[in-house]
Amino acid sequence: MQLPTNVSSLRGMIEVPGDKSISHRAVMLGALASGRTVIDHFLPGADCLSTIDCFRKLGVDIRQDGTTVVVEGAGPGGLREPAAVLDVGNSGTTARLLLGILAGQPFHACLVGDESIAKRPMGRVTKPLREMGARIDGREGGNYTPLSIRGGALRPLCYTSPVASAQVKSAILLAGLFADGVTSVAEPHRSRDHTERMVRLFGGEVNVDGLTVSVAGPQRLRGTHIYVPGDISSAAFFLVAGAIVPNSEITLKNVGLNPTRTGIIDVLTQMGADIAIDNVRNEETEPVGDITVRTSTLRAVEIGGDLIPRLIDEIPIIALLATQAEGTTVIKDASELKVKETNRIHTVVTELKKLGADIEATDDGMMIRGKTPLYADGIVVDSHGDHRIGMMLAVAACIAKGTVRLERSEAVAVSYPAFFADLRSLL
Ligand SMILES: O=C(O)C1=C[C@@H](OP(=O)(O)O)[C@@H](O)[C@H](O)C1
Ligand SMILES: C=C(OP(=O)(O)O)C(=O)O
Repeated sequence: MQLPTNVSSLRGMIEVPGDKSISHRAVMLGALASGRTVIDHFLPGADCLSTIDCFRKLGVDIRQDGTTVVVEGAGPGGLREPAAVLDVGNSGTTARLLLGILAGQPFHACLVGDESIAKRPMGRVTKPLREMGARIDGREGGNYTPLSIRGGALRPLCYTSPVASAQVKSAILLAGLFADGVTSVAEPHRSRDHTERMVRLFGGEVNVDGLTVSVAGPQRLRGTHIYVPGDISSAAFFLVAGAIVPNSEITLKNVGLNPTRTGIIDVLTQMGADIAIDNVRNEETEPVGDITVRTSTLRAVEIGGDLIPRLIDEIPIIALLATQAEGTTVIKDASELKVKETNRIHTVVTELKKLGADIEATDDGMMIRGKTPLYADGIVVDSHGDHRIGMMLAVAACIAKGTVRLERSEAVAVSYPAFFADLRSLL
């Protein structure tokens, strides 16, 4: 796809699609609950559609019409042994959270995904789920897909996770809903807490004590109504576009502002960006607001420590932002980037270098020197099949002179099917 380049301004308003993490969880908890769950502003991206497909194969009646989803909850003991393989597509969240739920079911299931999923470590969830009593086999001792699992009769577990990962935490807590007794997960830094908030919304109980989260099982959940806030990880591409494209002003409506996700706003603020948040309110259990960003003069920052889990998926677009900030931006403590849809340290550095960025990979992150003009004379960039790399490159092209083509642009449909249409609406 030919990308817009040398853009003179981006102006207008966008309502970004529903949050991917929350959309997955709404379907999953809705499937486990007793009674009907209605989900509004659901993200109909490929990853969340994979979650719906897996739960339909587990016997759950789910109707999806655009951004509205109605789940007829299966209730306790209501999921059925699937006759077909469960295909999680490109979605790590589906794979890991689903394994947690399957660990609590007294039947057999097989789980596969695409080429990218086959490279992503599953041992981080299969190991603790085995400790709880699930029988799991798979490639390389159960560290990679394809996996097969037979669950049921779980023991509770007190688990200390070596990584700050909401997928690990959620998989264990979801399994804990089926175990007899208290299951807890401690993590080195706080990861996104959508599972905790949503279990409560479904009438369950979750305790949070510092960095330890626990659930007492077994628990019964009741179907509910959920409005999914706009995804701050999708908004991030336009927050950065608004800050780095000349003469720009972009307003993003109804964006989720859960503090475990707002690291991108902290970074933009520290860099000196012209950004304002209005109309903050609570939608059920998640805070939501409108964000306006204008073209800004930016300075470099250091990003690491407990900020990393709060912006982990935004690091590709933050790397682009840093190319337009005065000074050297250092991103550290971010080794987790190596096990995402692609090795995002490698793909970000390779692709931004093609456009003239002064960027280098480090062991656990990257270093970016700015401010550097980007050029794109007939250059071909590649998403590598990674949605966030594709969207970052489309924003990079906006400030590049020349022409640039994006290979594998269709990857954006994983989290933001209307991304290119929304970008063009601001031109
Ligand atoms: O729980 C979730 O919904 C997610 C958690 C994060 O992954 P990790 O748990 O692997 O950090 C994030 O990168 C992913 O996009 C979604
Ligand atoms: C890492 C991501 O998702 P997942 O782990 O669900 O594939 C992402 O959306 O950037």
